[in-house]
Amino acid sequence: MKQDIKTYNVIAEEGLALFPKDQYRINQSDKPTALLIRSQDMHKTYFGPNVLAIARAGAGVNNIPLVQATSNGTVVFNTPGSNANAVKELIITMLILANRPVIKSIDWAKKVVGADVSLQTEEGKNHFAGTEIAGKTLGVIGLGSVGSRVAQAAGALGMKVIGYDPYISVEHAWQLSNQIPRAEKLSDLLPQCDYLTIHIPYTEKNKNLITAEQLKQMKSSAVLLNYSRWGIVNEKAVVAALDNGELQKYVTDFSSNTIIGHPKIVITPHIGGTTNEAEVNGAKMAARTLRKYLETGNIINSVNFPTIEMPFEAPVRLTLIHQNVPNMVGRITTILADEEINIDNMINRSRDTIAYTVIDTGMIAESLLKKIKARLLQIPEVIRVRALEK
Ligand SMILES: NC(=O)C1=CN([C@@H]2O[C@H](COP(=O)(O)OP(=O)(O)OC[C@H]3O[C@@H](n4cnc5c(N)ncnc54)[C@H](O)[C@@H]3O)[C@@H](O)[C@H]2O)C=CC1
Ligand SMILES: O=C(O)C(=O)COP(=O)(O)O
Repeated sequence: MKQDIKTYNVIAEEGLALFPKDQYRINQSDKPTALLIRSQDMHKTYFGPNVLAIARAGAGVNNIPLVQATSNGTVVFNTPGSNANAVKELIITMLILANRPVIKSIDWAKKVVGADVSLQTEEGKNHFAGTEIAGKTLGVIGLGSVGSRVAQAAGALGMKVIGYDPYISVEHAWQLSNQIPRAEKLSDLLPQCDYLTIHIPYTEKNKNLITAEQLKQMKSSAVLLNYSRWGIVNEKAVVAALDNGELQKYVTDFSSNTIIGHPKIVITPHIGGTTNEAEVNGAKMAARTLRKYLETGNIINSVNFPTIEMPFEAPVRLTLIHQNVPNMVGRITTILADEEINIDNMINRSRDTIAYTVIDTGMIAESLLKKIKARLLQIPEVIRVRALEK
């Protein structure tokens, strides 16, 4: 039977093309097996417990109710790094635009006409003097896929870069040049920055990370960039700091009625990851991750389930999502032993409250498989059982 994938937002065709037509149908059913989305607000979009997986083509997953998904047994994936270069390039652009009136000068140049156009432009250009980013200090909060790339690129352009990420992964730490010092505390970083850019996920903990208290520690000439998420920076505090001359400029990808029209605020319409390359990368990664999970039960790049990669070589694979409580493996294997099923291979991993068990076996007749699934589902802590045949 074909599996139904439902998409939300613009998903690149190159990604959708990775779902073979003889196995998958795209956007043809209201009861999909899996969803492929970008920024769709899943807090406000109904998805039932029958949805096996949600793949977010992109980084941020604050648009997905993760607690609900996890308790339903819905695996949520993202596509780490798929759009990081796109964000990096936009940040470099905005760092330059913040103190170089390029856009105003282009608008002005369009209006300069006449026989003496070159004379007029030469005379008028003095109104469009800017400052350079080389030699200035850039603080980077969050040294993950985006932040580490921004730090490297800004360093290559001659900026003095200081990073701050108490939770940096080993992989990203390796990618960072040892020329880039790291601040121990946010309060050590803030007073040093001419520019401060934020690249962290929106979580309860990161909400209002930058508010009046932090803004007061910054230079009044500093420029603050927020291409992470609305809510990480307290907008009311930013507007007050700008109005009181305590901050020079706020540049963000997230518009809101609190900031629209403010003369010291520059807003782009959430285009950090909006390049052809990033959209294709994200859609392809999401499609591959989804197919891997749906076809083999293996999990990579999940934000709510453990990673499991066990080669699918046996004729039958049982996958069980269950609560992370003692003696689950014992109870599961007792049922299999009771039905005289020999286990070829098995793996069990947990993440917070949830656990995932994958069991490979020899051939099992259809009727017995049905019976085993039903028995496994009778264990109260078991949320979902799938039987995959090779
Ligand atoms: N404007 C746009 O279109 C885009 C926005 N984003 C946003 O940027 C965020 C980061 O993206 P990636 O770099 O790809 O994610 P990532 O997961 O690779 O990196 C996030 C980094 O932030 C660090 N971190 C978390 N909390 C922190 C804190 N309080 N202080 C300092 N560091 C902290 C983590 O340790 C991690 O290294 C996403 O979660 C998303 O919200 C990402 C891509 C596009
Ligand atoms: O990847 C992210 O976190 C982004 O913010 C990009 O969002 P988008 O896929 O462009 O709606």
